[in-house]
Amino acid sequence: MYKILTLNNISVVGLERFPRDGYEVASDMSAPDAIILRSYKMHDMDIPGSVKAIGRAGAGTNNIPVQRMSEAGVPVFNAPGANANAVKELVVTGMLIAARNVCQAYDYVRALEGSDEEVEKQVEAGKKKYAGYELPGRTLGVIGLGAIGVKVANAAQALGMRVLGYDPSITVTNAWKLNAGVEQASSVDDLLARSDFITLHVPLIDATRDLINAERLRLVKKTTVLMNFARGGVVDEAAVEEALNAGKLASFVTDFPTNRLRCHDKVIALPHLGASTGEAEDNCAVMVADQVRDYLETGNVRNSVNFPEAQLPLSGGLWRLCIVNANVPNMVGQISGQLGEHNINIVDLLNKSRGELAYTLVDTDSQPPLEIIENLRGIKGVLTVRLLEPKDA
Ligand SMILES: NC(=O)c1ccc[n+]([C@@H]2O[C@H](COP(=O)([O-])OP(=O)(O)OC[C@H]3O[C@@H](n4cnc5c(N)ncnc54)[C@H](O)[C@@H]3O)[C@@H](O)[C@H]2O)c1
Ligand SMILES: O=C(O)CC[C@@H](O)C(=O)O
Repeated sequence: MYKILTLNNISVVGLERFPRDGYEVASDMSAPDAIILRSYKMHDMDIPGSVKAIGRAGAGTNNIPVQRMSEAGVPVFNAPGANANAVKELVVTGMLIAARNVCQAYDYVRALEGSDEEVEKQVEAGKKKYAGYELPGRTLGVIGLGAIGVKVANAAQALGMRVLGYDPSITVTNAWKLNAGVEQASSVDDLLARSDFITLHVPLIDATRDLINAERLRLVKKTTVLMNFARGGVVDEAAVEEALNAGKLASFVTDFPTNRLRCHDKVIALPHLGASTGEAEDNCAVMVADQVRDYLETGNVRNSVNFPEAQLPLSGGLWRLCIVNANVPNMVGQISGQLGEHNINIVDLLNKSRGELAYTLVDTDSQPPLEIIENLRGIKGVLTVRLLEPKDA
């Protein structure tokens, strides 16, 4: 029986991927085998040694101590692209409500008083204050052309906008998905200077912290709308406040409200709603549950942010060793040496690496005795060893 601890509300559709006869799923339990979460901040959490995998039902993993998990030999999975459409739709919403002054107009109407006739008069008299502009012909700058950025860029183009993109590490797959008309900006600064709307779709990592800062905000046009649906830390909010107050930036749409800006007249702040659609929540939960289950039951790795992809079909009747080790010479030699010494035949073997970490799957046609497991654990550089029993044994 595997135990899955949930740290946030996870879509039932996803949790149902864990069959009841093999899994216990709860929001409070001891010694879990895996943890599934959304935005719960795990950095200060005492993570039990029993945890073999962590699944983020979403894209960003900055709330998870990924480096610490790598050092402990624990894969962290996420759900790339599973909520991208939801975020795209909210970004388009953000552009439209900013361009048409929807929030200010909404507040105006709700504050009106008097009879219907008086309200109508105030409506017609007041509306000129909220006149906006249309999107075709305007330029959208997209920083980060991953799962979300590509969808946003293509959607904006379909709305008649000119689109600039910047992503020095764009993948070939994402480059293929991008509409032909999307132009490549030569730098962040180039993109900022030419855009009417700027939207950020990068992960929060050291290189992107305060990506939009005072210096960069000096480059933008005073009519520009800045949108942040990535993470709060990607934007220096003090600098944004200064630019808004000085009339150097038209408005700021953010999914990450803070006390500094959430009530500012030129700010539209939403409660981290980007991925909050039933569809996205289901997609993320299903994707990550399947990946965690696959890892627990077969050792295979799909969509991990710290482990290499590793997929070796598991045939019936075989034992499988799943070994997480340092990416250094002679690891496979030492592993197969141990098995050879005990006359255990290797039927199949896969060794993959990513950065400082390597992962080895070894299938055998007889059961490796406990002594081998202990010896493997004793090899310098080996982080974890799991033995999976044959399913039909
Ligand atoms: N508001 C929300 O609810 C919500 C929902 C989903 C994702 N997010 C955030 O959006 C981020 C992006 O999500 P995604 O699914 O598109 O991820 P992704 O991994 O598919 O794409 C991220 C892209 O950013 C690029 N990038 C990294 N550093 C860059 C830099 N310095 N300059 C330009 N590009 C850079 C990468 O090359 C990659 O193509 C997530 O990490 C998460 O923080 C927010
Ligand atoms: O789980 C959520 O609601 C937010 C997820 C989002 O921030 C992500 O990074 O995928």
